[in-house]
Amino acid sequence: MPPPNNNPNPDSNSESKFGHLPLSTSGPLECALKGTVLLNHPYFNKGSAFTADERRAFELSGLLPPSIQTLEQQAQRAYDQYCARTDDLAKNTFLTSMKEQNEVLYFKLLLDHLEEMFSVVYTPTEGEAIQNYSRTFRRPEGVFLNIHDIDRVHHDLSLWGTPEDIDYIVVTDGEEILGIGDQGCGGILISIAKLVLMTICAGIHPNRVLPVVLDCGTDNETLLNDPLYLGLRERRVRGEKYDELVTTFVKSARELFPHAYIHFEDFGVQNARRLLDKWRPEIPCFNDDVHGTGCVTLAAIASAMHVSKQKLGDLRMVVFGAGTAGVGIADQVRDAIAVERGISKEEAAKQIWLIDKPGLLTAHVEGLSDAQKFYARSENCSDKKTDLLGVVKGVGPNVLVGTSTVPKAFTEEIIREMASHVDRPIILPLSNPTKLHEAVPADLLAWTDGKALVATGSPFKPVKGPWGPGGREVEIKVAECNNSVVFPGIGLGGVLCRTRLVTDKMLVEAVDGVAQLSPALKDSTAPLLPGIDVVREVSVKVARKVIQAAVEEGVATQEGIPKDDGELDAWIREQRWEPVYRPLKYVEAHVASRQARGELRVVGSLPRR
Ligand SMILES: NC(=O)C1=CN([C@@H]2O[C@H](COP(=O)(O)OP(=O)(O)OC[C@H]3O[C@@H](n4cnc5c(N)ncnc54)[C@H](O)[C@@H]3O)[C@@H](O)[C@H]2O)C=CC1
Ligand SMILES: CC(=O)C(=O)O
Ligand SMILES: [Mg+2]
Repeated sequence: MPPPNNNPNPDSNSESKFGHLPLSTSGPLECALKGTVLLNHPYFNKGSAFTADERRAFELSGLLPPSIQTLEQQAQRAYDQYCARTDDLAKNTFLTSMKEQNEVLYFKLLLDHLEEMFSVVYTPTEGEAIQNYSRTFRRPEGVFLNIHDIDRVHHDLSLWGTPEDIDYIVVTDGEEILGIGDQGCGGILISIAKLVLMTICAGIHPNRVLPVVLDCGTDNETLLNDPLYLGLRERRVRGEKYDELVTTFVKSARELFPHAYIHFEDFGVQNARRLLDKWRPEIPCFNDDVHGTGCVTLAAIASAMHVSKQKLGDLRMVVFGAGTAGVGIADQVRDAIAVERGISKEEAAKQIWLIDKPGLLTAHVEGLSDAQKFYARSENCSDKKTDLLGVVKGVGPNVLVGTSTVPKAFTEEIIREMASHVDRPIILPLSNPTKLHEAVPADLLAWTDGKALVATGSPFKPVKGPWGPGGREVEIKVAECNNSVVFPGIGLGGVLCRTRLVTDKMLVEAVDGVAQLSPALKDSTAPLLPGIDVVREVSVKVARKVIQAAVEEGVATQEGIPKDDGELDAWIREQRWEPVYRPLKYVEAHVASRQARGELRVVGSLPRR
């Protein structure tokens, strides 16, 4: 259990009506770097925006053209350069290099153009960047730990700061990245991307996070045969040694950074749930594909059922693709049904049908995980009935979720069959990236005469069709049902209250926070979930509800958390990091040990911080 947090941000001088804040982010920044070393440090660098005084104090005068510019002018220039790139991968690469040069400018640019750039720094373009990692690689970012150097894990992590320095860690083993499978060490980019979202969506300080990849080899033949592949060129190591690496990583991270919240991302189906179950009772950790996806999908279903005037208790849900995300969704929905109907989880699970490669999961299917067994149907179905069409015919579901990575699996026949049983079919093709969606919104709406209530894993453009009164053409905006709607707020809440654990109640409250902000609650034709335009407000609300639940459950260790909703919102907002240039104050390296470490990192070529 981490001790209560007293002074986690020694570089802060800010005053607040709330007294000392755990994540204060204003006031002068102490800096021990000068000259080209300073210009090459993405956290301190301001480029042409260094003031005249700073140019003198930090020996920059001869290193910069004389005109002093504002952050806004820099952002305009950067945006013009961004627009000059013709394809999304080139835009993604441009933004990556901007992040390596000047973090404030990078995040300012992203926040100024959030809706336009979200899909470039996240799914689907980030998936493409990950697939090309070893080909487009220029500079390393993040922590690379590998299965053959387990005895170095503690030391290599210790280079990244003092116990007070890190709030949030995203770790992957690269086995099941987005929907594009095993990407080996290129998985580091999903850890980085999720952390970028933590900053833009939730305001987590970009210099207080750690992206990590655990390189255990890869089973991806393309990578194994690629002479430029940067990771361990061998098949994945599994079993005891794999567990030893993960355990060493988690224990070292907790020992070195006792306040850090650990976010597991894109582990393979054999490990994701198993590791979560192992660590969740002990440390503040979260698996985004299980919890994040479960929470956002339940919020989408709740808002769709509001539109279709049904209750969660009426739900009959078929999940196609019973892997990490599919079972995570089933669990979240099952628990909510159990609470709403006052029944056991076993009873609630009877309203959910899981389908995987063998068809409907029944007690007769061999090799099911414990999590899948919970949903195994006892009936002995004939082969015919257990495929997706057969199950839809037999069950008449009102909710159909796709987490299978099988494109076009939701065929016209299946969707028309579903629509013949229910008035407003709720259809959520969630597989990423875009090309793996089980169906596209335009088809789903066309096949159901505009009746389907749809949300998708990656962003889609609005769909137009003759579904208004009297056949009038209407435009339907489709919500993005991606864990990115919810994990930033959950993480922000967990970090700010320095939670010891991430409890079920905290997740339930997070779902409620998102669902309450669904545009469809006020307008039945509006998207099922709040969009990217309001994501920062969603994160504040989710964080507030998560913190309140943590306090209620006795797992919050931060002192001085306001009780009143409004005060708590203000407390959360005040601690968000914003992309603004803070004045730099020079300090001798030996005087400021924290900055001395910053310098050491630069000298040692570590790219971040
Ligand atoms: N929208 C969102 O927020 C999220 C979307 N996802 C997406 O969901 C998909 C699955 O991700 P994970 O659950 O992490 O992967 P996973 O590998 O754990 O699960 C995929 C499951 O689909 C099953 N499957 C494959 N082919 C099938 C077929 N022909 N018929 C039935 N089942 C089949 C696999 O056996 C496996 O159990 C990915 O595309 C991922 O990008 C995952 C997490 C969040
Ligand atoms: C969104 C996400 O986490 C995934 O597709 O894996
Ligand atoms: Mg994921």
